[in-house]
Amino acid sequence: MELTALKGVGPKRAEQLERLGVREVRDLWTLFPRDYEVFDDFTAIAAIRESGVYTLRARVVDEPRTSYVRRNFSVTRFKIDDGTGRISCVYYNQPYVAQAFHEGEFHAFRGRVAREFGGQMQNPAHRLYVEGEVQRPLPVYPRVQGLHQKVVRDAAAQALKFLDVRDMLPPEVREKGGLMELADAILEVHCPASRERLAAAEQRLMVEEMLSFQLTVQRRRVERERTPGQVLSAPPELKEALAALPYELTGAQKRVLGEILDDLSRPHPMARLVQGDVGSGKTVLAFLSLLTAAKNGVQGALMAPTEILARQHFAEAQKFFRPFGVRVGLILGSQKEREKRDGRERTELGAWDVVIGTHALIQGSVRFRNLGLVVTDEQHRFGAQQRQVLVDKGAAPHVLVMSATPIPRSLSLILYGDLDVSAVDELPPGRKPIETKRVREARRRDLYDFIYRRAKTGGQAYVVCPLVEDSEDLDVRSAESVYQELKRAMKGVSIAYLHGRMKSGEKEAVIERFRKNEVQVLVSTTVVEVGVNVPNATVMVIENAERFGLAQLHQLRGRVGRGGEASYCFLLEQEGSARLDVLARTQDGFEIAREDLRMRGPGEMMGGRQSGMMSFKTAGFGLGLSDVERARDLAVELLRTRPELAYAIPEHSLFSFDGLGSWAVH
Ligand SMILES: Nc1ncnc2c1ncn2[C@@H]1O[C@H](COP(=O)(O)OP(=O)(O)OP(=O)(O)O)[C@@H](O)[C@H]1O
Repeated sequence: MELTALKGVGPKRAEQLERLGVREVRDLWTLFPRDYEVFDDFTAIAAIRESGVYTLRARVVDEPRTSYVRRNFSVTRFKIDDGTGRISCVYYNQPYVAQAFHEGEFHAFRGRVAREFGGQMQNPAHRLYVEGEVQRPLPVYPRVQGLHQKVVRDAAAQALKFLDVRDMLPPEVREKGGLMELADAILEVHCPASRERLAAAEQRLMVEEMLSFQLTVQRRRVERERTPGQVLSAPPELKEALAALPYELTGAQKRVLGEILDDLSRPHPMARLVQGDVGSGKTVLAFLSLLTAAKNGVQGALMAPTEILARQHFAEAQKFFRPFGVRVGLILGSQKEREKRDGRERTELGAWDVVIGTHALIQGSVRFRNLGLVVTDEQHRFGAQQRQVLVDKGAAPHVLVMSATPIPRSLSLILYGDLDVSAVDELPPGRKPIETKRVREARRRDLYDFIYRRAKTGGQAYVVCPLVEDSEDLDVRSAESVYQELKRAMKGVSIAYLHGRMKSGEKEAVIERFRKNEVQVLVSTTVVEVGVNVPNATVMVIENAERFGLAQLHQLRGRVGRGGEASYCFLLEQEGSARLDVLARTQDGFEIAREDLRMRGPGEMMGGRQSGMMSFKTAGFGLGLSDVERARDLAVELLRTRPELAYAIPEHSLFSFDGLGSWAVH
């Protein structure tokens, strides 16, 4: 049903709602409130001593009056009294609120009271108060510019009248687990009767979403295990390649390589996720796998998330594969048309055995002669769909996913249920620990001196900032302004500036100069995060470190400590943030991830934007790991007893994970 079928929703509002992911009426059922205005816990006006947010129950004692201070600035004001005291209520730039209040009416108000203006309540949320009636919490939906809460609330309320969902849980399972009916749960989250009912509804919806996800994931696994694949056996060249490496593989690398080779030798496609800590040496595992594919006569593809990284892999791959007569090619979006055409031809004819590239590889025009192994080097799971496109270019190829973001095993079992997971949880020997320090703003000068002295003696440093340009957010230092400041502060040191909006070729040129040590200090936004490998760089400075997630900080820090020299990481803080101590304490990415999970709960890690991972709509409910695990267990159990459910998902499910794609069956 189309959104415009709802009262009060025209084409413009439909478009605004679409920005919240709402395309049709049923999508409103799962547009969950991000908060609730709760009108209980009333405070007596006379008891307000300090500024803060309060809920009041009071009578309006005069008619609201609106005055225009400037053309675009109005103030609407009236007084309220609750029998213990009297204060003013003011609304800025909302002249229409005047119609909502009349002298003598009782209302509930919730908002900030500021002592400094003689105690007035500013822009409070409000509701007519009727004695004896339970005050239900009002939902607050995610915001979109220009779209009033009231419009979203009305639209959601109307949409709920058409609510029609089938409960996937059989009644006996639901009862055993003490879970609410699905339809009730949806009504309840949009309009909760009480906190207890809300909590139960959230629990039920999360179970439902996890269930849909797990059923999709498990179905994929079952399909894959039925799909015939190409048997690739370890070639003799593998031994030679290992012997030619300037180092010996770590125990963890050997174990994971064994797991990969074992998968490749089976008659079903591999689907393995290799999680490795920063610098744990995943690239060589990818190369060894690609060598195995090439020597079995099938092509391999390696897809990297950025051009910088694709080029870096390509340069290393050329050296690695040359002795074995394996031909390596590169396909990038920024290449000249002729070069690209040439690359596509070679790929299609099989003149290249290993093709490295970015998402340019997944374009329709890129065809392989016989793609047998797909390796994707991705930050997070966001690449699932793109990965699938590449997989579909082969006949059930083997798939290896490399991730540099360790996530705790408990969570990876849940999120990557369709992949087998290997962990490269050991660093090559001889790596020196990176000395990590939190630094307050007052010590900035000392820090600059430190970098300056290092740069003068051949050292190199990264300075990473959260934003490109100055913004309204005065507490955040932009890369642009830090760059200007460093240039002034460090005469005679070559400083360069790198940001995401630069063209690919420009970025590459800057990185290349940094690689060659023509540039000593590289100021950048987080574009350096993924996989840049410049072993001579030994200092990492992170501005506004409190703005980054722990996993991201760990990634950034991993850009140093890649050579034999002692390395340093300085976390500059505008606001002190104790969680940064974890980084100072340990360098083990898996431990940091566990700590992150403990501190933030799984919600944020599963919530999309923060993590870049796929996003769960119920992630915002902030439920604990045990809730997530319980939901997963329920799904596994259900699938065991009612396997047909896996195929019932797409039509009936409230949540859909179709984007995950499915394994091609040939
Ligand atoms: N077993 C080993 N012993 C010594 N050095 C190694 C070993 N394995 C890999 N290396 C080296 O360690 C460095 C980091 O390896 P690589 O770039 O593969 O890390 P990574 O796991 O991809 O990390 P990141 O995700 O941070 O990019 C490379 O210079 C590589 O040559």
